[in-house]
Amino acid sequence: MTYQVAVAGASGYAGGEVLRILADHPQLEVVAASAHSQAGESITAVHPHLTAYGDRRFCETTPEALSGADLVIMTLPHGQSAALAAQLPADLKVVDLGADHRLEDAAAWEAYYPGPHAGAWTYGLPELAGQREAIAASNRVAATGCYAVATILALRPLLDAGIADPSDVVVVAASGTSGAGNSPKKNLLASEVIGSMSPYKVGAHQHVPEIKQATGATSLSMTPLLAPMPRGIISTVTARPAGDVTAADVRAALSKAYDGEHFVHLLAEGAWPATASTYGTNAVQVQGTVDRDSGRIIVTAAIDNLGKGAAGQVVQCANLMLGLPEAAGLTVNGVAP
Ligand SMILES: NC(=O)C1=CN([C@@H]2O[C@H](COP(=O)(O)OP(=O)(O)OC[C@H]3O[C@@H](n4cnc5c(N)ncnc54)[C@H](OP(=O)(O)O)[C@@H]3O)[C@@H](O)[C@H]2O)C=CC1
Ligand SMILES: CC(=O)N[C@@H](CCC(=O)OP(=O)(O)O)C(=O)O
Repeated sequence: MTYQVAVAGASGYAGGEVLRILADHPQLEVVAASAHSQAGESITAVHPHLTAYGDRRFCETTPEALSGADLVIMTLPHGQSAALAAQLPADLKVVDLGADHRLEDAAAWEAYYPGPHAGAWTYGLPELAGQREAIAASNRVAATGCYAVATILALRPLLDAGIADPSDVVVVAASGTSGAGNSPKKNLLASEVIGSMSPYKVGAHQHVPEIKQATGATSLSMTPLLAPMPRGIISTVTARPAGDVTAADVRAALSKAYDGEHFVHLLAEGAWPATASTYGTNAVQVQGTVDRDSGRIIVTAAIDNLGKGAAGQVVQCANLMLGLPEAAGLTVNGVAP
């Protein structure tokens, strides 16, 4: 059985990666790929690596263009998906990669995003307890923020196991530049990014409430860094231990959470995650230990921000919503070097 998918915002980085994954998906077919300023443009002119799309062109992002599909994937700027989704038939399945429907708490939304709170949909992270089933039963799923995926998957097992203090969590995470989208931005000029790393949105990143919501952390400091690479996120979480906690306890918590998970891999002892190993995949690498000096728990997770951080997780959710094998069309094997 083949299902038809419409991709809204397909001229962007995340939408382009959705098109790439769907071009080789065994049971999903792209029936509409929409754009905004680039509507009418040929897909391969915008995404020259997507030769499978031949002479197809982007359509306008309208409810009419999307409604004929079995499922709509939205990769639109924050604030654009809620109004569009509200104009789609209620029984049409939608996965939204934007932030519009991730947060349950209106006050948290208003603290970090412009515009009114649109209300929460089912949170699209299948590896969280109970979420796989909830996603499969939902018509509307809010996919996860890119830093949030890596950070939640690193932190949640520690809090579930009761070995970390939820009121003392520190996150330092670096992202490749594609995390900022493909429209020109002053601080993303190659001459300013190449050969340099710097923090941004210091003390005020919009993924903090999302991470707290999904993990139960009560206080969390996060410092994002812009890394001079096109793709990849590496998030290092440290937390005050709740009692005596050993490195073996940390690895046991991660192992309990992820043994049997297809996309999340606890690395062998002593091996640490690398963004390069996740390039082009839906894989997550995790590792943990205890800091020799401070005793704090340390867990690092690496993903491809356009893979498990964006398009990969969206296709994973779409597979679940349509009753397909969860990993259909997705890979855990990257490219190297
Ligand atoms: N990049 C990433 O790693 C991740 C991104 N996300 C989220 O996914 C969404 C897309 O991100 P990304 O692909 O990076 O962004 P891009 O800027 O690369 O792409 C944005 C897309 O939205 C379209 N668009 C722009 N303005 C409007 C508008 N007013 N109405 C309708 N469509 C519009 C653009 O069309 P056109 O080009 O034709 O103008 C383009 O297709 C964002 O919400 C982002 O936060 C989430 C996780 C990770
Ligand atoms: C490098 C860079 O700028 N990254 C973006 C990633 C945001 C993202 O894509 O996720 P959301 O959909 O939750 O906004 C940022 O830090 O805001």
